[in-house]
Amino acid sequence: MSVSSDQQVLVAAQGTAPTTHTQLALWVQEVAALTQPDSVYWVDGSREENDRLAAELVAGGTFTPLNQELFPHSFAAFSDPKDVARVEERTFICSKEEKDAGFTNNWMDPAEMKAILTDRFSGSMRGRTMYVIPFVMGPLDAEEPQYGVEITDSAYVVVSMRIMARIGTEVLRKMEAEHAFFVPALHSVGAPLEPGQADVPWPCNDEKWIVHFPEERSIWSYGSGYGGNALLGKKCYALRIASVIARDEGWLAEHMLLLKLTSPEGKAYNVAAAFPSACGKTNLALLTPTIEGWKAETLGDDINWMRIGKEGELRGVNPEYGLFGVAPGTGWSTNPNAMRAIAKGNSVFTNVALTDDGGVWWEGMTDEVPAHLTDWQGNDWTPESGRPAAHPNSRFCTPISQVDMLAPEYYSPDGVEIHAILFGGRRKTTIPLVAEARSWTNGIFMGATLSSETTAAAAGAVGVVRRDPMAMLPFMGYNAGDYLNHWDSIAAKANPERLPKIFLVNWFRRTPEGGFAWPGFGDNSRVLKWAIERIEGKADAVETPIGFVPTGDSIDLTGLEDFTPADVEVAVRVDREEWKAELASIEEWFASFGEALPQSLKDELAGLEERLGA
Ligand SMILES: Nc1nc2c(ncn2[C@@H]2O[C@H](COP(=O)(O)OP(=O)(O)OP(=O)(O)O)[C@@H](O)[C@H]2O)c(=O)[nH]1
Ligand SMILES: O=C([O-])CC(=O)C(=O)O
Ligand SMILES: [Mn+2]
Repeated sequence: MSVSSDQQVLVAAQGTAPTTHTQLALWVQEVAALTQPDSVYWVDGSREENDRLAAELVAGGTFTPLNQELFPHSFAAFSDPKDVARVEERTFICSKEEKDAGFTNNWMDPAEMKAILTDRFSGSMRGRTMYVIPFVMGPLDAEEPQYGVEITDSAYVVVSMRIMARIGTEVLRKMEAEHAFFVPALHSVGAPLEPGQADVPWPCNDEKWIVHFPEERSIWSYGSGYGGNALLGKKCYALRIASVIARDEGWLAEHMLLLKLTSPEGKAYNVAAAFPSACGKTNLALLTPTIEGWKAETLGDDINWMRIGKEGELRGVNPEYGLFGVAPGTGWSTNPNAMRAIAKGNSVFTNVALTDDGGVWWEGMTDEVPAHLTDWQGNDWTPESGRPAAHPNSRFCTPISQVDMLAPEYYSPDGVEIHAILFGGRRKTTIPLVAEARSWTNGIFMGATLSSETTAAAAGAVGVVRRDPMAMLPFMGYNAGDYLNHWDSIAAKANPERLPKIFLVNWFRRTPEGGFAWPGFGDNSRVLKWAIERIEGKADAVETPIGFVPTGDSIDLTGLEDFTPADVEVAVRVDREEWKAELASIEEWFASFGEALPQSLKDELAGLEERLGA
């Protein structure tokens, strides 16, 4: 885009553009003209600025300061009860052609959508400050830093973005020096204030739009202030838009944690794992192994950008800077590493409960349940209340640097080589604790047919089984058939010797008695040990129609009381009748792709059918 010097002077005269990045200056000016904020503020990312915004949020009632001794520099926020999770039915991929969004995404013609959004954003920031947040996903010293700029009218978003991404002046200066492309990410809570009108603690709009323009690589988000709807670097950019960039450039943007494991012999393995929202990524990423001699280090807990390296190896980088973790179930017994990171402070908690001494609490944080709390909606709460004190999708937002077990390679712009990929979901039945894929392509089949019961991380019914390919169903920025073809094409670019081994896992299987078939959490290290020993060619396995599962005694149960090899066999059982029902559901799922389904996956399905004798 070229710009006349007159325009530049105009931009500078209005004081809205302390930047030499022409496109950015023009975009900011254009958005300010559309949304009509009271003022425009460029976020520098400093601690001082953060403290000032936090103080304003306290004064406005959005933030409740926590007891500094328990949670230094930390705050609790409580959202509008109608704005508590991602809204998938309001999320759109507005590619030029409908077929490029595919059957798994909502679509609207981009021009039509722009007209609607232009109307909604018109005057939407009246009475508010418009914040301009330069950010980069991944290290700033990456070969090609992936820049973005979020414009938002929410100070809560600014404070949260500072935790979740690298933001501020340093990013802006580098972006300017490189005349770099950035993803414009526009956000408004959609609650303009008339002169004299008092604000509410959590402004939002009942009408929500989470919209992506993949060809333009831009994002427009309206009406919600919560999580992935509003912190646009996360799901909107690092998954939906990045998946499109990745398709075009030959890499992968995936919904995966990244974990480094070191064996007692000192050999390091990096494991990437794709689980749907609220299905255990953050917990596995912060794992405390319960087996002697194994060390775990965190690389990432939600998003993994993978490229083929110089030697044909698959390498992964976590583009994020913080954790946005599900609070309930995160506790001193299940996830002490997360608890220690949180206890260092500098965190924002949303929709958790407050303790009487100014701390936070949620279901599962401690074994002992407090006698009295203030619940997430501000009501008195006691254990007899008969309702959860924290919202099921309440979250902690904490800098990843506070994780004691953070791997040094987290900071490496080249990332790490991936040695194993896990695909996992939340299934009460059918899916074994772990199964090793027969081959890379069979592993892609496991990913493509991944299924899970829905959770509170998205608005809508909870507990419904749905197919969630590679845990990306709500995050693919393009046609799902093209997405599977893209996965199918990766092997051709890689050194076949260096391709990771793929495993299907399920921590959530139930026994016929109804309890969890596997203790989970830190004990998942036992499953990871088996997977690594399979890579090393050491552990035993039984071949089943769906892949190789552990023999009862090939999983290390040392120190695990009351759990026997017979229990392992229950957890890994592949039941033919259950799998015949599963097969029917997979066939139905694959049929929805029509001709777009890669031949390799059709062949995999036929192979499974044959092995099941179906
Ligand atoms: N039974 C059992 N529950 C688990 C296990 N791992 C995690 N959970 C529970 O699953 C819920 C979600 O776990 P997280 O680790 O936060 O899930 P996530 O995949 O990071 O979720 P998002 O951040 O929404 O993407 C929490 O309530 C956990 O306590 C496990 O191994 N076994
Ligand atoms: O995006 C969010 O709001 C939270 C999250 O990590 C998910 O839902 O997977
Ligand atoms: Mn998580």
